[in-house]
Amino acid sequence: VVKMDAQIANVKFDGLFINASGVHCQLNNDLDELQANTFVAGTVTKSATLASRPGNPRPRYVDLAHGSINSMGLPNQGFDYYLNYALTRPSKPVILSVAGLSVAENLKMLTQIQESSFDGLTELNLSCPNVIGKPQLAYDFQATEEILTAVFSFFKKPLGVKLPPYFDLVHFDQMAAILNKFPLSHVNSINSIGNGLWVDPVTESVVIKPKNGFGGVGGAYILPTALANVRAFRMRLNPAIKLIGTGGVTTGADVFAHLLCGADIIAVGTQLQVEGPLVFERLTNELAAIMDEKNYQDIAELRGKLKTL
Ligand SMILES: O=C1NC(=O)NC(C(=O)O)N1
Repeated sequence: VVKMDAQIANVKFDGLFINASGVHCQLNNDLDELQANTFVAGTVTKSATLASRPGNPRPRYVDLAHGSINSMGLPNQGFDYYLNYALTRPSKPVILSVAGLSVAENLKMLTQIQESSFDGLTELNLSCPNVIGKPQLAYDFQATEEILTAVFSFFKKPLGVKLPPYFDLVHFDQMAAILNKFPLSHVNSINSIGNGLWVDPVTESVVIKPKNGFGGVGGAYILPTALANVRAFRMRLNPAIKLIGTGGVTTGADVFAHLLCGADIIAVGTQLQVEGPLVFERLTNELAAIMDEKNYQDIAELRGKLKTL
C-alpha cells in the first residue's frame, strides 16, 4: 500500500484528496458526506460572504465535453453557518474558505475566525471570477499586497490564499515575491480560468445566463494551466508555504502530474461534480497503480520531482 499523506501548518491530512471549494460543500450534509468518505482527507467549505447569498440567476453551471463552465456568483449560507460547521462537526480537517465582497468584509470574517476557537486552516479566496462588477482581486498585485498586509496585522492562525491562474512568467515572479513576504500556510492554485465562453451550435446561444454567458472554466480543459501554476509557484515560493493543487484532475495520472509539479494536497472540483464522491476512490486506486508500477512507496519520493529536458 502506498503512503499518501500531507501536512499544512499544524493540520495533518491522512490522505491526499479534498474537494475544490464550491463543489459538494454548500450545505452541512454535503460536507458530512465528504467527511465520511474513506478516500477524502479533508473538506473545504463553499467560499463564504458575511451574509447568505442566493447567487447568480440560473442556468449558472453547465457540464461540457471536457470540463465545465460556471458563474455561480458565490451562493452560500453565510459565514456563521460555515464557522459553526467547522467548530462543531468535523472528524477530518475543515478548510474555511472566505470570499468577502470587499476588503472590509474579508477583515470582518477573518477577525471573527481569529477570535473564535477554530484551529484549522483558513483560505482567503482572492479569485472568484463571477461576482458581477467585481474583479478577481489577485490580478491586482498592489491590492493583493495591501489586503495581505492588513490581514496579517491581526490574523495569527494558519491562512492560505486561493489564486486565479496566471499566464505570464513575469506575473508568477511578481506574485510569488508578494506572497513570500507573508507567513502563509499555503497557496491553493488554481481557481477556474475566469470568463470563458461556451457556444451551443444547435441553439446558437451561450449556455449560462449570468454575464451573457461568460463564466469560469474547469475540468480537463484547464489541466495544463493548473500544472503550470502549481509548478511555477512551487519553484518560487518559500518551502514553508505548502501547495494545494486544484484544476483539471480527472484521472490518477493527472494526480501524479500535480504531485510531480509540487502539490502537497489535491483538490477535485468538476470531476467531483460530474462523478460524485466515488471519484476519490477511483483516483486513489489509479494513483496507487501508477506508483506500484513505478515502485514508489511514499508520495514524498516523487512530490515536486518533475524533471526537465
Ligand atoms: O471562486 C469561485 N470560482 C468559481 O469558479 N465559481 C465560484 C462562484 O461563482 O461562486 N467562485
